[in-house]
Amino acid sequence: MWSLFSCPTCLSTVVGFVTFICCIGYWHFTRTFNHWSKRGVVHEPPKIFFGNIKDRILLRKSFHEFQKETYWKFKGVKVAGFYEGRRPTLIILDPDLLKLVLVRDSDHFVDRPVLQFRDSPYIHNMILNLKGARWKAIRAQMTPAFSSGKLKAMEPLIRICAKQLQEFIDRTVIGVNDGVIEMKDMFGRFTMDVIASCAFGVQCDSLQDPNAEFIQQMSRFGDLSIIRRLTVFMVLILAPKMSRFLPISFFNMDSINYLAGAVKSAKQFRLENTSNRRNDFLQLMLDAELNAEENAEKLKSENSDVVLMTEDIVIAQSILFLIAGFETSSTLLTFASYELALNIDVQNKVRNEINEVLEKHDGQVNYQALNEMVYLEMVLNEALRKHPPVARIDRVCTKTYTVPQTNITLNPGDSVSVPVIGFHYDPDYYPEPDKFDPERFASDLKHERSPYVFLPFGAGPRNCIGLRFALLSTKAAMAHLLKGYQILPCEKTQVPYLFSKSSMLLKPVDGIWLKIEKL
Ligand code: HEM
Repeated sequence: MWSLFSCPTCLSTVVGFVTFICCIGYWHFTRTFNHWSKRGVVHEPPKIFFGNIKDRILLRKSFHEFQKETYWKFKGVKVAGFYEGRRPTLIILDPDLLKLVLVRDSDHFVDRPVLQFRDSPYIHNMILNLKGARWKAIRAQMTPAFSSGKLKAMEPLIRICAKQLQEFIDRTVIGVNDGVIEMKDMFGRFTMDVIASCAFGVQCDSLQDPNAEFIQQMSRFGDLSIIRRLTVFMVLILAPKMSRFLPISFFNMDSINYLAGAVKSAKQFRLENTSNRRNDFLQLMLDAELNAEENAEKLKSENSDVVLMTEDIVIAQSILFLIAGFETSSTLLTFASYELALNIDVQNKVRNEINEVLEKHDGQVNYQALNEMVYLEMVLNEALRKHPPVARIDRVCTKTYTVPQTNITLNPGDSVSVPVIGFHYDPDYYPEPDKFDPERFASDLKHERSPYVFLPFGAGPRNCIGLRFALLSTKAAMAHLLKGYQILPCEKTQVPYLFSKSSMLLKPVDGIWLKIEKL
């Protein structure tokens, strides 16, 4: 019987071929590994396939813990080099330099590094993922949706949801299970109702009906099978350029399609009922779609870039608002409640402020009253400092840039990253960083620090477009909650809590369980 070992020529050909492939593979996966040493940038030696992110790829550490550790590894230098797989990334650790990259020289860093799979036009068209002139044109058309006037007009819609939150607590929490509830689930329902109502007038009733399809779909949004998750990871690390040929996605496409269907029905309803005009985000987008040609002429005459608003673009932004606002805002509410339960003195102080302000406003939690709740905003900011839903922000260099005060030159395509959570826990900026102390955000203390060491919403022209909407809706929820209830720790409250290692966002493994008592 023939065997490879009985034919020395065949054997040496096979061995030679395998060796050749291994050498090519080794060269491919390590050829970028001298990137930082050549430029004299401080960095850790990378490992083949993993670069410097082995602990993340093997899910040994959560994303947040990993970013914090990365910051501490390089603390003391202004910039450091890092490898994600074989991709070099420059980490920025100096607030003054951050101001230059994110704000002053932001025209050199317009884009985010995004993997574009061959998945859905809705995902490609989200402003989160858009690049260059296209991003700028769409962002400019969306910005008016978040003006003070628009926010003021939305506040009554938020108030309805906040009242439903109170009813939900009375009906399903107080007197049931001794008042114990998982906060993320409850606030997820509130946030979903708020965004769906304010953004496109959809009543998704997730507080009224625990099994409402909307919330079920949203909770499945990030569900990916292990195989799919691994594939995405491998493509990211080994061959990111292949992504555009692969029909896979970071997201659950059933949920995306369901949400697209909901926006289309809302749009259809608006077109058929023109007398029922709502002053919300969807209307603004629809007006831009209907007046696309006219807007294009105007933009051309102003020498601005022209991107026509199409149905796909409108739907993409609507879905993005749900996704971007849902996890982040409900996480903020969850951790603000967690800290208030563990710091009863702070809880009492913020409740006193709420009661004092409401007395001046006939007990009404309205737009003006919320603006006057200064300490409540300090509490939310301190919760965002300790528990930032997004632990890191990223940019891609789009025009050659020499990093000031260094001889490092970044070329188009090079990545830059900011370990947000590292700044938030640096005792040089926040003494006793593990302590929950809203006074850090009192105006005098706040002004003693660089604004670039507090980045829960990012910074510069590519920062979070929903920042003011997020603060308004979370303040409304907190004001309604704290005026009528006390939040307390219970047996199921974990201190400290364990981070989920599989999520990129801040997620406690077993949720955040607290007890709510009526006052
Ligand atoms: C507590 C709540 C929130 C947090 C912590 C948060 C955080 C962030 C962060 C860190 C970024 C990236 C910023 C950067 O790269 O500099 C971002 C981008 C974004 N956020 Fe938020 N966000 C929140 C709520 C919202 C809400 C409620 C909406 C929409 C209604 C929203 C919509 C967006 C969008 C569209 C972007 C992409 C902006 C662009 O690329 O131009 N976010 N957010």
